[in-house]
Amino acid sequence: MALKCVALLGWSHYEFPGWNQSSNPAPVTVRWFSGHRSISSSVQVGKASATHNQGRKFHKDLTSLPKPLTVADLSVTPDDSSKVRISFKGTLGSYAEDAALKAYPKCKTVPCDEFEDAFKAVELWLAEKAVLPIENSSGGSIHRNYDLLLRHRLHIVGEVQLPVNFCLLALPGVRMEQLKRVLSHPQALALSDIFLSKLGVARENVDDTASAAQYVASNGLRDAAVVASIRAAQVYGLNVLAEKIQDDPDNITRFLVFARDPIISRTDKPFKTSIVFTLEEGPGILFKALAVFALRDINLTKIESRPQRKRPLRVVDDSNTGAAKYFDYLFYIDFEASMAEPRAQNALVHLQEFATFLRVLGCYPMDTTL
Ligand SMILES: O=C(O)C(=O)C[C@]1(C(=O)O)C=C[C@@H](O)C=C1
Repeated sequence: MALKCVALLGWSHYEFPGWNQSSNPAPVTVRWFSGHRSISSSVQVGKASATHNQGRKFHKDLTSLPKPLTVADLSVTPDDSSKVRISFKGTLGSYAEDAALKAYPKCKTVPCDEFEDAFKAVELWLAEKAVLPIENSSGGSIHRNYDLLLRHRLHIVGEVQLPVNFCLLALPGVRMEQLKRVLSHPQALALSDIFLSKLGVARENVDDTASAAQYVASNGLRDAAVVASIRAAQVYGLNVLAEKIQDDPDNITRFLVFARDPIISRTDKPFKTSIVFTLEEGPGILFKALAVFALRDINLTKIESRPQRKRPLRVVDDSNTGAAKYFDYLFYIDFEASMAEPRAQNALVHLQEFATFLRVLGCYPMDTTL
């Protein structure tokens, strides 16, 4: 219970002590930020100082003085994205790297072998953020990343919706009729099924789309093509034989951005919150848990359940029918509200009445661009 409260309190509203003006102001320390230097000085604000300054001319243009920091200054803006290192699973030219560049156009990308390594890179301060795919509009959820979310104590600080256009790439001069096989990430091959079936060549799975492009280019394979992005074609010097070969022309992958610290929830733009919880067994318990959002007009955008690995089966004694076995689940929910809003805070306090475990995974701005 104590742990539950701490988790929720961490997301209650933020206040900045000392920012309210009172009628009888006490001396305050003003800290002026000037580049990397900060100048501290104690000044008396109010009537007394005004009298003291009467008839005195200021030598400085007061409008040029630095302004106090506001909440808006404290969140990451595109301007400081050049300093940000972003880890992702894959090779240069993969879609995950495209997602990182969409969120932080000037960032330094850090390729990793596995999803787990991308998380660890942030935990070990080798990167500031990690970008990982969580679901695809045609292929569904990427369950591995739902499971990894809980094993690491990183926070979700953003989402990226990336339109994924698959292309058929081959070495310069290679024609479609010469192809005997096509290499790519299993999801890219599966989502381009109609085109590849017509092509009628063997399919080979590779870790990510860009490493398939690298493999074909570095080995000079003239009987093979890859399914990858236009950027992968540029990086590895391949030709684009066909564009937009995916079955669904509006194929989108949603990526999540993870960081060591949460960001400050705001209400001046659309925010989403992601949570995970477990429930007691009982009739209509999931219905009751979901009702805490419906009652407050909070829209749910995603619900996912995953087996609870440490306790996958629950045995219930029932004198009439003998021992029954139930699966235990973790429920992941994304809802459209910021944790700075009382209705979201109240919904989670209400949810705690049914939940045996509850964690806020992150509260972050919604990606409304495509
Ligand atoms: O292989 C890549 O390029 C990736 O970024 C990985 C990945 C995925 O894991 O689903 C991302 C988007 C595409 O749908 C295909 C593959």
